[in-house]
Amino acid sequence: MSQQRHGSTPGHGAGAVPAFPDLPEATIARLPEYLRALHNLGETGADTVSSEGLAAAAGVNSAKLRKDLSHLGSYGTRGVGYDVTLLIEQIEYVLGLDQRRAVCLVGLGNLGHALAGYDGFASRGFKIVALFDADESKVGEIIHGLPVRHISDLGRVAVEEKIAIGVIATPAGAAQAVADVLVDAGVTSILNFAPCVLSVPSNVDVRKVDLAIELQILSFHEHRKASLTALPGGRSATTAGDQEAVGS
Ligand SMILES: NC(=O)c1ccc[n+]([C@@H]2O[C@H](COP(=O)([O-])OP(=O)(O)OC[C@H]3O[C@@H](n4cnc5c(N)ncnc54)[C@H](O)[C@@H]3O)[C@@H](O)[C@H]2O)c1
Repeated sequence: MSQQRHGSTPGHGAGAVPAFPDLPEATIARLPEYLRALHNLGETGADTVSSEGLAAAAGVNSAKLRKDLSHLGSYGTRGVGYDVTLLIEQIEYVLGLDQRRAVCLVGLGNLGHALAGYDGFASRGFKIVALFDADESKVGEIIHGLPVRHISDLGRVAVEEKIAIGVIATPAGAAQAVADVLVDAGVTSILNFAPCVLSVPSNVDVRKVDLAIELQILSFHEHRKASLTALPGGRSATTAGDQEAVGS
């Protein structure tokens, strides 16, 4: 996943909460991994976890994890580690997950249908509250309990439902127009699945998901491993090293 970065992290401007940490983008990207690992550990009944244990569960190295968590003011206790519940609370606070965010989905084709039915959003603090499409034949269709509405209703519904995040799953050719509608409706965070770059005002954050790009990056690593194996002495990369290189 990549980010089109505009403007500053919320909370950094004048009048911001002074305690809000200034986090590097790479750290922000790893926090959800730590959170997922912590939830899994919590489900096993663990009260504390060492930095090495959490790093292994999250698939990063422990020095990087300690540095990331130090940005949150979380250093763990020597010989004990990190308190699992406390660290979950800290990360959820920083990611703003202590409030449930309303999400709308635009484009109810193959991908949109799959996303609309994905239970994982709700369990991670996001509720899909509205579905939109431009195709009249889809309007009124019920998908996982929600009606598909016409895109022309987005402005009104965005205000009524307090939509915070818009997900675009339309063809690339329609994505900019959809982004404009979302922005006009006051939505300031967009997750874009369409393979194109969006032009948005500086106060709008855009994250782009493109599985083809991820596959191309993996292809690079396959290529690199093959060329290393072909070297005299047959050097090859480690599995852990590859995971980090791809994920960072
Ligand atoms: N990011 C990824 O990894 C990934 C993976 C698969 C597909 N995609 C992309 O996701 C998008 C959707 O793919 P799909 O296979 O679901 O396509 P699809 O053609 O099945 O569905 C697209 C939907 O968007 C709707 N639409 C078109 N213009 C619109 C507009 N202006 N406003 C609202 N709705 C509009 C169409 O009516 C249709 O229902 C494409 O851009 C595709 O390239 C991305």
